[in-house]
Amino acid sequence: MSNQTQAHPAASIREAIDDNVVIFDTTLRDGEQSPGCSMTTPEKIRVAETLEAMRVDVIEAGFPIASEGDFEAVNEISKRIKESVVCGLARAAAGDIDRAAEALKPAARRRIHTFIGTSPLHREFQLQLDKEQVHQRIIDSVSRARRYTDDVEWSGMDASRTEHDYLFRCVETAINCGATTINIPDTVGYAYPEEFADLIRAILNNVPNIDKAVLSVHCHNDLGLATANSILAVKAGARQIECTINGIGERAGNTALEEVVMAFKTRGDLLPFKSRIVSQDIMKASRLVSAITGFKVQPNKAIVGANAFSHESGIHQDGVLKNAATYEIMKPEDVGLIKTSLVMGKHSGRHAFKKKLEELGYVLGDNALNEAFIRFKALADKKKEVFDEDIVALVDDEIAGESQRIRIKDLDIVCGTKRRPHAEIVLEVDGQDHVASADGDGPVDSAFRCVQSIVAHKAELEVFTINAITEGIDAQATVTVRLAEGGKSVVGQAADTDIVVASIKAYVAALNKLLVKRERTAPAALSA
Ligand SMILES: CC(=O)SCCNC(=O)CCNC(=O)[C@H](O)C(C)(C)COP(=O)(O)OP(=O)(O)OC[C@H]1O[C@@H](n2cnc3c(N)ncnc32)[C@H](O)[C@@H]1OP(=O)(O)O
Ligand SMILES: CC(C)C(=O)C(=O)O
Repeated sequence: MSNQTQAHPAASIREAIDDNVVIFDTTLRDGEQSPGCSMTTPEKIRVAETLEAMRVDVIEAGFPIASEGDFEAVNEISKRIKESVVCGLARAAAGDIDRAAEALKPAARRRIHTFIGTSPLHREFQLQLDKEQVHQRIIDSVSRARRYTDDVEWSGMDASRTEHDYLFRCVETAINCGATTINIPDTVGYAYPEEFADLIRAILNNVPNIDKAVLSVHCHNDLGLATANSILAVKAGARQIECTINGIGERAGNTALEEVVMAFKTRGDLLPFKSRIVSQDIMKASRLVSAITGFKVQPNKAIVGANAFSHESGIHQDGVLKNAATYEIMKPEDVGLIKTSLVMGKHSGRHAFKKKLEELGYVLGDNALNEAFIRFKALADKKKEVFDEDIVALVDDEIAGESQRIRIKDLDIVCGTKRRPHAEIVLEVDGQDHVASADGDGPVDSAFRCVQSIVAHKAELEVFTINAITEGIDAQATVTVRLAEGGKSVVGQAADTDIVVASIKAYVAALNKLLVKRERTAPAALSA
């Protein structure tokens, strides 16, 4: 067994620690334990590189004994990560520790994290070992891990439900055997913030050699208290938080990295603690982890949810436009968002509507604004969310007025599983009827081809979306079509219970607006 010693990061962290909190990210280990969250090695490498760039202190890259894939991931991450400590998990078992050491060998800074259940439930039912036997396993495992690295973390699994005297003894032993980080997990998310803080204080007051280690916490979110427990633990003297991006992890998940980092940043008045995390990278990391795991972030999730910096209510939007601090405690830029998003809906007011129009390039006079606002409210009553396209269409309608040079007179579409979709259309263009027929890849495509053969144009179809205004199989569908030609774009919208009919109507509506725009810039005859 080789004895790989290295400059000990925990020691330097401890010296410089004061009010600095070590951020230990376990997205790739505990996070991956969320059912359905498994990641491949290349995906784990991408996450690890993102964590390193955001200056995570310790990256728990996996549990090398668990599988060949986990071993490979820890090993590959160890080869690539230079700035963060790379950590591998191991049970209190020689094979686990040796495997973790092997996987971590290439790491510039490596940590072995070994753990064992200390609570009566875990001792008696899972491990079927008594107190003395568990204690002996701590001696064996921490001593073995120290043969490979100076940076050893020991965790008492289910520490929050362990008899205090026994936990103090286990912690003291782990430190005597060379553990430099002592982690106190609330494995089942049972702890209550004040109680958990008391436990941390009790450890600091009752373990004689505790000054030789960094005290860490690892909280689960079963009662939604993981962040609160972690923060109160830090107030009580812990200086490492174990956490994950988006709070993913076993069952209800772990403490969310973004929550503790932003809590320290936002409430420095009460929480004078710092992390090294580049908070501007938070959204990037959140989106990456969500995309890789397929775990969507709930819209109202603190810090990284889609609504965390969005405002829909008129009064809030008005306040934010006048001074963002009225309804925002953090700056969106601080978590890597470009700006606050104004979500337009039925609760929005005139100020926000005007601002949105300006963002979309429209400056309307008071009357036009009022009229557009009334129509916007009517639409918002029918739709859950009014998108930018809806607003563009609404204002363009106003601009295009009654101009309808193209009208649909008849539409006949045949489609099914046995034949290629076919459409026949009669369009009235400037008072004259034109007939066209065409096959297409689908009913909408065949009808669009008919229209284009009558109204020749080179406009590009930039957007084609279908939304349901009402629910059920008789739902009214709104189709939005955006066409772009020579730097100008127009949006046509139409609603119908038949999606194909709504699509053709929207397409023709967009073409009518395009003709108005063409005439305004260079009056020309319609090529039909
Ligand atoms: C709280 C936590 O998050 S702990 C980490 C949980 N993560 C995981 O379990 C994911 C990876 N796990 C695995 O791939 C597998 O469970 C392995 C490879 C670790 C073990 O697989 P197996 O050998 O098939 O055992 P299995 O998972 O069925 O049972 C766990 C065994 O480990 C023992 N064990 C559990 N924790 C520890 C520990 N910290 N130290 C020593 N032994 C332990 C159990 O008592 C049980 O032993 P037994 O077989 O003698 O009854
Ligand atoms: C291995 C330990 C730290 C753990 O994940 C837990 O107890 O939840």
